[in-house]
Amino acid sequence: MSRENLWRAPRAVAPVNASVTLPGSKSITNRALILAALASGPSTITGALRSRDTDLMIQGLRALGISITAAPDAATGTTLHVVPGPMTGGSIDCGLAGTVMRFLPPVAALADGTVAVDGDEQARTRPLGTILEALRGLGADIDGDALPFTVHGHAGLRGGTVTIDASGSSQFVSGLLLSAARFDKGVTVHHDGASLPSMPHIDMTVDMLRTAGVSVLTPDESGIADTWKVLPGKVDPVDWVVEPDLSNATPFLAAAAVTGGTIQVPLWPARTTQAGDAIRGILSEMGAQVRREGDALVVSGPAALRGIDVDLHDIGELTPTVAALAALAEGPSVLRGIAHLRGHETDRLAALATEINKLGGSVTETDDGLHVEPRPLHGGRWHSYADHRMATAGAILGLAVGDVDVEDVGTTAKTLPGFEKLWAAMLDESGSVESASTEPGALS
Ligand SMILES: O=C(O)C1=C[C@@H](OP(=O)(O)O)[C@@H](O)[C@H](O)C1
Ligand SMILES: C=C(OP(=O)(O)O)C(=O)O
Repeated sequence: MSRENLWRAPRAVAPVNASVTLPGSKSITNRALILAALASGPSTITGALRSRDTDLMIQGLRALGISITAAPDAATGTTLHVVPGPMTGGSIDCGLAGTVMRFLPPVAALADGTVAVDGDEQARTRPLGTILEALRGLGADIDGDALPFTVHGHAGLRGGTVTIDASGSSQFVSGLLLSAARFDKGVTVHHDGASLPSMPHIDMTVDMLRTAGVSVLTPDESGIADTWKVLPGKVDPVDWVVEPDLSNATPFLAAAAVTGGTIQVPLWPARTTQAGDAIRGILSEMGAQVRREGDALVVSGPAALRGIDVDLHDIGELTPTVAALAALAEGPSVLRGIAHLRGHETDRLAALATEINKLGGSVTETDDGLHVEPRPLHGGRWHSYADHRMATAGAILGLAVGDVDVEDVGTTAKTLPGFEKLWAAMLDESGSVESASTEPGALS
């Protein structure tokens, strides 16, 4: 790894106090794009996230013939205008985006033509066969079980009932539900397997489908466990307004937690299905003060963080932030319920254990999580494994430890382009950065 690709994570020499405004949610933006593409008329998406994952979704839908134009919006960043139309064949690049590789194949099955789908080399090992097999069971014509694969779209799909094991990713369920109103028979998806992760993300799918006028029955409503039903029908056009990305807010809130400072995140929604909202409870349990002031969430860090025993099954994408916090806590932590993280951008359990231990930590992988013992940490090189949340976890550790060189910090562009600038702006506003710590590579 060249010296140029290392980013010296700034060390905080004083508590970090700042207000940080986050761009839009990846999960909401990519769901809104799918629903807008399948709608019966034009939609807008205000406050849309522009990042690698959302741009790949935009390009993928454009390749199928959907018109998507972006207009800068002074208040919210970007407004997307989506005009649906007849869909044809094309080529789709999923990059490393779970939402693209699991949400687009059902849309491709509705196109009239051949759709070739590929992604990053590293994406080829992410779980995918489950949704392709499910689509075949619903009438789709698909060659392949992993990236790259080909969908032979026939301008429609029968739909019906399908049983899948979605314990590897909630996105298998979300992907089927998002397109299902456009299947002839809609869909009934039954999950049969070990427990289903990331339930708030499925709730987000259901919520957004309902906003678009789609009829959905959840397990609670139908009385059938682990079963979701979408009725066939129209998808209404919607003027979507995207919430800030609360999972991307977590490293910034962690900056307050690990330095005894105060971070404020404006426009924190009062009600949300975003998994990132759960950071409030986690930070409180670790000893931080968490409160609302107007529309903002405000977190003030304690003198010392407590360890935590937490089941992250529903909120797995917060694990890298929570592991970094745990490594800096004064007591041991147990993070559980997250075996499925081995199929995320990288094997996050292995990556976190390896990288924290390289800095002097004591992290042990378990079958379904991590045990973290407190240890004094030192600087060193932090590998990102092309995982945006590994890079931001390195930034959190670097704040408290110093001399942490994050390799490929640009990988944060997956969901938060310009992360380093936002991080630096937070520290500039606070005046708590150590200027001598900005040159990378001293320990490399
Ligand atoms: O549907 C979504 O937007 C997501 C669902 C979750 O995936 P898994 O269920 O695969 O963990 C989450 O981790 C991912 O970041 C986004
Ligand atoms: C797991 C994640 O992403 P993806 O949507 O690629 O699954 C994540 O962002 O933490």
